[in-house]
Amino acid sequence: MRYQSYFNTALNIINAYHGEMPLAHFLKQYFALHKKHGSSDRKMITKACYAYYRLGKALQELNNAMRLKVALFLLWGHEQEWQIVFPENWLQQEYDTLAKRWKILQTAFPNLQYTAIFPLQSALSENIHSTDFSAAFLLQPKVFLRIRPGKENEIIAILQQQKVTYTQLNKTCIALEQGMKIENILPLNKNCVIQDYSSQRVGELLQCIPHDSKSLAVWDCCAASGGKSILVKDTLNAIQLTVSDIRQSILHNLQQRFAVAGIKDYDLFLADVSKPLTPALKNRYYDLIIADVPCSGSGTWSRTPEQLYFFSEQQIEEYARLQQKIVQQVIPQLKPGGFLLYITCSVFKKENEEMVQYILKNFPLSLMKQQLMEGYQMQADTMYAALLQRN
Ligand SMILES: C[S@@+](CC[C@H](N)C(=O)[O-])C[C@H]1O[C@@H](n2cnc3c(N)ncnc32)[C@H](O)[C@@H]1O
Repeated sequence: MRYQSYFNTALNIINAYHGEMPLAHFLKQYFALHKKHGSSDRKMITKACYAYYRLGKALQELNNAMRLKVALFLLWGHEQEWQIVFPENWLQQEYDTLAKRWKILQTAFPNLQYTAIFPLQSALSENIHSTDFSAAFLLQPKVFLRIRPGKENEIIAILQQQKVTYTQLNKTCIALEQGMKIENILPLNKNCVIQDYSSQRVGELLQCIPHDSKSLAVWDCCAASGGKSILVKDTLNAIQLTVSDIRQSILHNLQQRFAVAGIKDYDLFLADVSKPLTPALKNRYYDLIIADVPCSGSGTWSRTPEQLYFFSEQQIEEYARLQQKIVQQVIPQLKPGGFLLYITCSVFKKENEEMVQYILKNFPLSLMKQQLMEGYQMQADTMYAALLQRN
């Protein structure tokens, strides 16, 4: 009966949640108010809620209770304990794999199609395989580590010593299972950083920038807590780094992270770069500007599937307008021959290829390389990056 009770609680939460804040915050508030749930209860209820949103926009014609059963059967039907909540007829054939459970449900609900999970197919960037991309929402993404230069042997030795289950994707990228507390095993930021596989692959575009002995002036204009800044430091090494963001709190996190990462000499300022820069900032010119712009985040929605469920198409346009404003302000700060690295974690062409077209049409820049990082193929985020050079 415990699992029936988890089901009922998850259903109450889903009925009360309307996407007003991240699901993780909503659950935290709920559990703070309902202290009777112990840690394993919280884990199971959370798992059920996330399963519901992983279905995205599929089967919205069902009531929430039936939709939650469908989601739980698909994602966790192989776990004996949940069987109490499923209709008998779903359990009459073999259902040990996701593919078998999908087939059983398709017989019951012919509208269940992978592309119904993510219906904005025509808005997707080129080369995204729509079925694979939609199907990936049913899998929990992995956590990825990037090993910092020269620390490879040390990190691998710790992982082996501590008997951590991991997959090594390349010399510096490690995939871990979701939910493991890696910060208890490895000192993060010093010798390795948590960074999604696709985000790490942005380094491939940085490699295209000629960097001999000359130190490059780099501005990470939407730096957040500095993930790309640490990557650029580790990739190009000799740089004079400037970081900025619109949020003070995130710059505070960046300062703490940089201190651990051993990054000392850098400039930092708070700025809304969608608005005209101050005269002092207008006097600064850079060899490389990293614009990891605010975006729909649609490439990361398998980590936050509630966003997939609540997102409306008109928001894409709003993000694209903000992105245009940001590039308008920062591009004039490029030195002649300088590079703009434009990055999103979006899967929408309006935020990706069409933004690059906008830049090429309106500014004296040439496209060096653009790349879609198809993280959905490997339980990672999907990202887009384009490297442009000022003529
Ligand atoms: C995608 S995140 C950057 C992630 C970061 N580069 C990293 O690798 O961890 C986008 C950042 O842009 C910031 N931002 C949003 N609007 C902005 C604006 N108008 N001016 C400057 N920063 C902005 C957000 O606060 C957020 O931290």
